[in-house]
Amino acid sequence: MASISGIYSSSPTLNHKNHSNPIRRRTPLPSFPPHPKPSPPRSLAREAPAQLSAITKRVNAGLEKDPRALWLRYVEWLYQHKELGLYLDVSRVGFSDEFVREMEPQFQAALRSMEELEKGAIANPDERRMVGHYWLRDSARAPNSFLKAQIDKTLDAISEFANDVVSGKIKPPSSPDGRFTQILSVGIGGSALGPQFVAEALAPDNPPLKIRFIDNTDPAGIDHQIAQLGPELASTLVIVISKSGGTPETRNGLLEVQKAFREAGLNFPKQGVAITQENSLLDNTARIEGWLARFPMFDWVGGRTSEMSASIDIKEMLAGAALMDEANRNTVIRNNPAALLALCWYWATDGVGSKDMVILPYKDSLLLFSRYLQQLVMESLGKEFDLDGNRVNQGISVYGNKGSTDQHAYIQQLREGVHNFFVTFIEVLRDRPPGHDWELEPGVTCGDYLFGMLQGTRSALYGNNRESITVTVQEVTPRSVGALIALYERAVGIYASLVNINAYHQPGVEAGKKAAGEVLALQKRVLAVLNEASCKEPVEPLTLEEVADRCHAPEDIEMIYKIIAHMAANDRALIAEGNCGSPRSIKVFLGECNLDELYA
Ligand SMILES: O=P(O)(O)OC[C@H]1O[C@H](O)[C@H](O)[C@@H](O)[C@@H]1O
Repeated sequence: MASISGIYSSSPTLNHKNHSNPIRRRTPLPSFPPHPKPSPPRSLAREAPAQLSAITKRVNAGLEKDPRALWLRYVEWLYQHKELGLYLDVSRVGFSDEFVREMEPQFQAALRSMEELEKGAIANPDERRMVGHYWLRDSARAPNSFLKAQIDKTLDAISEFANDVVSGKIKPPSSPDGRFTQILSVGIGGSALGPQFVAEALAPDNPPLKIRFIDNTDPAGIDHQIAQLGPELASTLVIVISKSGGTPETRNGLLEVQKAFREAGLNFPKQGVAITQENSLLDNTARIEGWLARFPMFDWVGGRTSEMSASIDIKEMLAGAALMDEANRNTVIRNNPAALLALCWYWATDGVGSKDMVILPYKDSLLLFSRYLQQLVMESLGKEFDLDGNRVNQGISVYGNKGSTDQHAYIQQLREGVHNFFVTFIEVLRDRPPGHDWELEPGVTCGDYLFGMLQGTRSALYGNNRESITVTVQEVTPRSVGALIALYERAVGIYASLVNINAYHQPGVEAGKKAAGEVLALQKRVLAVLNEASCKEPVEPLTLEEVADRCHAPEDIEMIYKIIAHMAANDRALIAEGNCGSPRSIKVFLGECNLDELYA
């Protein structure tokens, strides 16, 4: 108890005793933030004098620390969406009215580009693609009737399929009780994070089908998921999700699952569902093999904004997202929650990502929201070049788990340590379903503690000049989760326009994928060289230098060493003599010679 009351009283900003005359104390404000900001980068100074002056003024701006003035600021800026029961509080972010005025033209331009995007403009110029995730929740906004029909048809088909699976109309072929009991979702990135977040947030305590995920190419992780299913593999619906239909991690997951089906004597196609673009590799495989169902993903929906393409209770989520989208079309910044968020991000990070975004949901079921936002924000905003080709190295880092758990982990640093972040609290007003609450001490419930922790942390951080935003929802429901996703999707879009980058492609991810492909190609060459030497009489063990020379890749010797060490650790018919800690001592050959391959 002592520590709880400590938190309540730790905020100088809310403790009237600290201020002799709170109402009149309007000017002698400590500057907020207290340290001078680093100068904006040169390109910004050169290209946007208005922004520069806003940032300079911001350095000198003080935020009201007087509790009454703070309350007025809270009331003045509080955004409420009545129908969604959603609130956005930006009062603990220190932007000045002048900053908002100076940003106004940029915001109007950003809102106009969002309008164009919704009308079907090529908003992803590098990939020459439209960006249509907003149409998924309001198909009437799709730019033509063909796209509208595609969206409506898919939504109906998914709903019907989900109902038939849950009701038992669609059955697994060899399950004893005749119903699907588990879902195994195979996918990565945007094809995993959204479903994971939504499942964690919305699944009831005893769902008709339990869901588990394979979202990596880690064989031990895949084995673990399959082992946990045990005999229930026979009643598992396997949903393979990949927009491109060619992502190697997802393909590997599928191949591993298919192997497990074969070993259990089960017929995979009767339990397999593919969610992918029409005519992708995955789609074609599913069609040829006659999988149970196939649902389309659309070219104009990016992976990280595809959460609304397939999900249980999708209609309510879509309704929440559609309401939020509507609010986000408002051209008055303070009445547009996504614009308000983007404004806070711009202010807090100087429009150059100088601070990290810490997401703290005070609700266990929202644990994965920060992980979901990590992809949405960092993959969208983390760009080397702006739309005019200038090198800008943009982005905002995102991390966070959940409150109050994080109170016992890293909040110490947030309050007192390096000041390189701003916080977003996600508050859920309803603690428990009605009728289940009880007071664990007089007048106080378990949920009151959680509430106290959130408010206390917000005040304690603010008391030390750490800015925060608070998003409040009444309950975690499909509707509010849909609204939260839509709020952040749009804020990312607006922010991207403000800083003039393409939020809808991910060229940086491709570099790593290409490099991974090159490593695997090199491994094949290494194996061919070793096979040739191992087919000699007597067998010719090779040093790493010799392997590298014969692969015509002397510059890749370090990678060859790593490939050999990895294969040796995994009992791969490869014999390495010497000590892995002294790479020069290693001599390597294969335990068996493959003549077919040698003469292929
Ligand atoms: O859905 P897929 O095509 O399999 O893509 C899965 C993921 O692949 C890449 O890593 C992209 O950067 C992500 O944006 C995408 O979500």
